[in-house]
Amino acid sequence: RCGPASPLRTSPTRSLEEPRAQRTKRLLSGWDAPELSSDGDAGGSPGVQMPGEAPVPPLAASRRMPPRFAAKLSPLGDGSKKLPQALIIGVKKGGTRALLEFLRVHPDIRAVGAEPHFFDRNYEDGLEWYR
Ligand SMILES: Nc1ncnc2c1ncn2[C@@H]1O[C@H](COP(=O)(O)OS(=O)(=O)O)[C@@H](OP(=O)(O)O)[C@H]1O
Repeated sequence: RCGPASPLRTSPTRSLEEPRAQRTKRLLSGWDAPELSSDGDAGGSPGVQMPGEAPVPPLAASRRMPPRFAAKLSPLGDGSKKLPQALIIGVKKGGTRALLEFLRVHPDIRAVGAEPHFFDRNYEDGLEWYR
């Protein structure tokens, strides 16, 4: 169920030392939500840049985003074309939504809001669709 995951943007040392609320605030600071056009494509927004890191290219320059993901932009750099770092796979009524919600509480985890259905509905469109 996890969508295009973002790279973790915390240094291991800093993550361990920082209080959770402070770390969340730092991760979210400076994020400007991209403006979306009517077809769900993000355009013209500046990329996200954390201190000491290379700038993330604007979304429009990096890809055309499937509409279902367009409103689920992460403050941690969805402009990158990273594939997910984890997938939740399960049968219907297996409790996968509960697992996703538990994981989503963690400030370093970003996940898509809707089930991407890549493997059963969109597989033919390839990894470019997934990203
Ligand atoms: N920890 C735990 N223990 C027991 N049952 C649990 C647990 N977590 C989730 N649930 C129940 O799992 C049902 C939802 O599963 P899914 O999220 O996989 O549903 S779905 O198929 O994606 O719609 C849903 O069941 P129903 O309420 O009968 O629909 C949840 O109540």
